Amino acid sequence: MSEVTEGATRAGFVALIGEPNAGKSTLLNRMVGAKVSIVTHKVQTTRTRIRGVAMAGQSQIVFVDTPGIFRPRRRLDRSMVAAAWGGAADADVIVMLIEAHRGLTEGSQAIIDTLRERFPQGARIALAINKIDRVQAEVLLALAQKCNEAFPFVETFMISAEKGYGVEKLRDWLAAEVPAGPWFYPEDQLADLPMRMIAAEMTREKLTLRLHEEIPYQLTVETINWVDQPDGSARIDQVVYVARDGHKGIVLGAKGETIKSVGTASRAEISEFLGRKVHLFLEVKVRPNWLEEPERYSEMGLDFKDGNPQG
Ligand SMILES: Nc1nc2c(ncn2[C@@H]2O[C@H](COP(=O)(O)OP(=O)(O)OP(=O)(O)O)[C@@H](O)[C@H]2O)c(=O)[nH]1
Repeated sequence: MSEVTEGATRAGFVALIGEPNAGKSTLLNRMVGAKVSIVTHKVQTTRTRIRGVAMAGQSQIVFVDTPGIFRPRRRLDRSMVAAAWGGAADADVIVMLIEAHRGLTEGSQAIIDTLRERFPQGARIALAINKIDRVQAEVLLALAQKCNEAFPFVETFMISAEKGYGVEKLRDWLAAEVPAGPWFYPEDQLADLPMRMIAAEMTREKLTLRLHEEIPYQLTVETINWVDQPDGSARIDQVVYVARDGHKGIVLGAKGETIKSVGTASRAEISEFLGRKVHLFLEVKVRPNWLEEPERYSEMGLDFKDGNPQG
């Protein structure tokens, strides 16, 4: 299947999709484990699109957010759906969850219809029938067959995210399925990753508040350095990336006042979150084509072409 020699690393993005309540968060938490889970209340209410990172052998599996894929009934819902599908379109592997006891519902069928539209060549999409603890085995087999008639899933897993049944098998499959390549996050940063991202998200939030959407979608913040000091404080260096030269001036503000007040507000919030003193250093850099760069995946936010999904 691959030309990779033993011991080579793999890394890729995985999107968990499914109706609300299908068990996506439960599954994510089980695969990622508390240590590198970044599912916090704070982050969930923002645009952060990375939900967590799981290590399995030599593979790094980065879970991207799909905040509830469902049929847009109201106009307001459309941006949420777009965001969800954006995550899915950029993923290397998609896992669709359905609930064993509910079967192939109208909602799941609608997701399958969209999958067929968006991924006509049947990309790497697997099916995970979740909550198998709630049904009899015969029901499961019939359901698996029905789903596979509806869509050519590359693989079908029977799992219970809550009890842990089948989860390891799914994770190992994902680990083998993500492309060969270097990890997106160095292993020694993995434990810190949630905090690095939360801190970056806090700064991005302050920027958004102060800039009043003057620079929509094209701004990311990355924590590039985090050093715990002997006195218990933390030194945090962040870079604010903007897409155009003209944006740099806006972010800096007259005499650097905007970035200064952003830094002050963000430092206070990070410090409160951590419960210790923080020294925050912000730098603004122009990176014209970051939206198109593959390396953008390693950034916070994971925006897709002005927020529109591709695929
Ligand atoms: N019996 C059973 N319940 C489960 C299982 N997995 C998840 N649940 C329950 O299903 C409910 C929904 O799970 P979530 O993980 O929040 O579902 P979700 O897909 O993330 O939901 P949204 O965030 O609304 O999209 C919770 O009450 C879970 O405890 C399972 O394997 N078996």
